[in-house]
Amino acid sequence: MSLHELQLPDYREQAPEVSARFKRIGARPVILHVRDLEKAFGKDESRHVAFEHVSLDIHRREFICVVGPSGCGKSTFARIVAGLDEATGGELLLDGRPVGSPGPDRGMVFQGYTLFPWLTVKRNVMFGLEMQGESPSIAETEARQWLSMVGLSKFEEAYPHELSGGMKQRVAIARALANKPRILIMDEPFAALDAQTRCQMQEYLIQIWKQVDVTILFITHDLDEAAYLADRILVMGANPGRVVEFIENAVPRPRSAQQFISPEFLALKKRLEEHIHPPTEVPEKLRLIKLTQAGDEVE
Ligand SMILES: Nc1ncnc2c1ncn2[C@@H]1O[C@H](COP(=O)(O)OP(=O)(O)OP(=O)(O)O)[C@@H](O)[C@H]1O
Repeated sequence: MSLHELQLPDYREQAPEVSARFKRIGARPVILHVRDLEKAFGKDESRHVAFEHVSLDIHRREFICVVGPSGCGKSTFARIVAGLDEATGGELLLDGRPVGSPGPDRGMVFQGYTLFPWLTVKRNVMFGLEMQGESPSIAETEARQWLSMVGLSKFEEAYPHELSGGMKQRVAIARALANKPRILIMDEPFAALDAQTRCQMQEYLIQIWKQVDVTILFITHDLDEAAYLADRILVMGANPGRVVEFIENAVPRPRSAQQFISPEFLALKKRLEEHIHPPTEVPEKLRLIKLTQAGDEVE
């Protein structure tokens, strides 16, 4: 039986502790304010709208996942928040101020490993702190604290090529957080990892997020990942890119892999599937297309 056929509760139904949590989140200050944001590439006939009319508010210490079909503008949106690209319309405020070029108030972790290969793990984490003018001794102490938080104290003096993919991403997270950003932007950070490492990384990220006052904007293709991690899930549609729904995740915290078969989880997953992979109409019986004239009768 497919998810679409299962009888499940309404994905918006929330247990009292879940709605109480959303009330608390909603009462926190807005960190990222997005109004009618638009991004178009090219000009005149070659103008192509990546997304338009994107409006949302993200509250302090919220964990937001963004999902949507390929080409709906998820990465472009992340790049604009990071300051790597500019919107062509609308308003984008971080802590009430217009977002400019990349700064320490925004941490970034991407799918591709972006560590400096010639620096040790510790020096990679110290790098941003030293760039901000921190003394080497303070930068070193702080880098050690962050590496301890991501469980990599033993690898301080290792070089990136000596680490597994998951370890590299943990260093990237430590490096991004060391700058004490207001928002951590993660664009498919675990997409290149094998399934088991990916699950471990999701668990690590939740543990880190519990201990750090940071808001997370996390782009993913993986609906299970979004349902496991997010407070709210921003669902985008394509052609042109736009917001189709901003869903409050009713799966209670703390979360565990056992919840992957809970009614709340499946109801949310079904809703996400309906948006992203709507059931296609397939004729009941397809005519067999013969690719050979051999004449052998097949079912
Ligand atoms: N530098 C660019 N120049 C022109 N068009 C671009 C550029 N970057 C992105 N686009 C277009 O903008 C749209 C959104 O792209 P984007 O990569 O943000 O989508 P996405 O949702 O992240 O896709 P995917 O899930 O495949 O990574 C696409 O149509 C893409 O072709």
